[in-house]
Amino acid sequence: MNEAALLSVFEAAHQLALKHQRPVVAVSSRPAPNLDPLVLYETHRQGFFWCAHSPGLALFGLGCAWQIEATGPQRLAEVNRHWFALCADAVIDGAHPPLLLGGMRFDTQQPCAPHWAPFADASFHLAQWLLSEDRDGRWLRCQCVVEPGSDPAALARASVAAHQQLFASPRSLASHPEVIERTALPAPQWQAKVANALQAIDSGELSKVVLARHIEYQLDAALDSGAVMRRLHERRNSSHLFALHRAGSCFMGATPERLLSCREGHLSTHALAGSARRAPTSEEDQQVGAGLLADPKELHEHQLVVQTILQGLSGIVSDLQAATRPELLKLATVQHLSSPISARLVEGCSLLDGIQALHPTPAVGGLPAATAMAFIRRHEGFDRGWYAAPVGWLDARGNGDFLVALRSALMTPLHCHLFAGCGIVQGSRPADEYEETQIKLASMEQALHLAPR
Ligand SMILES: C=C(O[C@H]1C=CC=C(C(=O)O)[C@@H]1O)C(=O)O
Repeated sequence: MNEAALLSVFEAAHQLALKHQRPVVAVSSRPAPNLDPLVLYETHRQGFFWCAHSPGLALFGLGCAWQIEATGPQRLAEVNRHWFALCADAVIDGAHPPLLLGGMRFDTQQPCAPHWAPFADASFHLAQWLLSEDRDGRWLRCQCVVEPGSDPAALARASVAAHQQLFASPRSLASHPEVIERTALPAPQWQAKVANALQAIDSGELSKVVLARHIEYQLDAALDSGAVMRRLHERRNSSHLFALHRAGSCFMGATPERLLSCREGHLSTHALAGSARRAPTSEEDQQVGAGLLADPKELHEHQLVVQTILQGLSGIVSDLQAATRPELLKLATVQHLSSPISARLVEGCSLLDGIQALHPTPAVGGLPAATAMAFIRRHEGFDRGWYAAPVGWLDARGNGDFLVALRSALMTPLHCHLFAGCGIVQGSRPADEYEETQIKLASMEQALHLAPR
């Protein structure tokens, strides 16, 4: 990237910042055919990595040019306001608008566990350097926020210096970490929680609740998040990959669930609930899949999610359409029922309004939503943090994509936390639900290479 070209973009933004007396975003993009988002993430093990399909997009963001954090249940509305105010006078050199990356806590009312402390209620970054790869090729964006008191020349110099960092060689990490201790609620105790949920369902208090498990590994050295992501990428099947770093910790996952994506006002999502294992032979696997498609308990659990997504979106969209029957979504260790849903955003509404309307869907919370959230807070016994919450990106044109952060792990320097849950409805059996969490945990455990000593 050329310092003089950046300087002219930053100077134009500075003029606007002075005129309006507020910060202005500047972005400049160039083709970068020789850079690969996954290779850069493996090298740096920092920032933000993203690899989603349909539509296919990979991102790697390094450095933070601007941070938007917000707390409380209205955090998304605050992020939305802040972002679009920042982008109102954006100076865009090239075809690519500024793009914000981040995520949020599952539940702002749950007290925050110390290991989740670096992950705010909602936390989004404008990466200083952002590499994207999609059907239009690979593009590198330099993103910057210019304030009335900024020195555009100093900002251009700092951006060029940070650009050199992109090409730094990988830091070596200690060899493979050993597990010192694995802590998890024993199966009978977790199954007792499921039995408790079933009682609440029988009494009519709830019709569905998603209960999750938390497994904590204490390690003798840090995990290499780049190598873990490489392994997730090799076996990603129908999963979308993400990794976000905050203060020495990394939250990463390979999730099958998209919460909502928006392209030029067109929204797409799917209801995802109802699960079965993958079988070793294709014949047996087809039988398991056919059984899942015909299982009344799984179909009921799934249908509750379809109906709730349709209701949630109805106030902010037109042309709302859902598949009439679910299809199978096959992952490495598990297969799910999935029903595609599409709609158009109405004028004046944004993608984050859609996220606010949908989160938490009954695929991760339950029904009625508030009762299920209260049940989870009271009975689950750990802080979900960003697990099962939306993570994603949003650009200055209102396009964006958010996933539900399932099949995920939080890596702190000497600990690793894994999460997996399942929907409990009438007819659920505690032992089967436990088994389901085991197969959901398996892909992340395999990628982490965590084996007890
Ligand atoms: C809550 C999780 O999965 C959800 C998504 C798909 C299928 C689910 C199920 O069948 O129970 C869950 O609702 C998880 O993976 O931690």
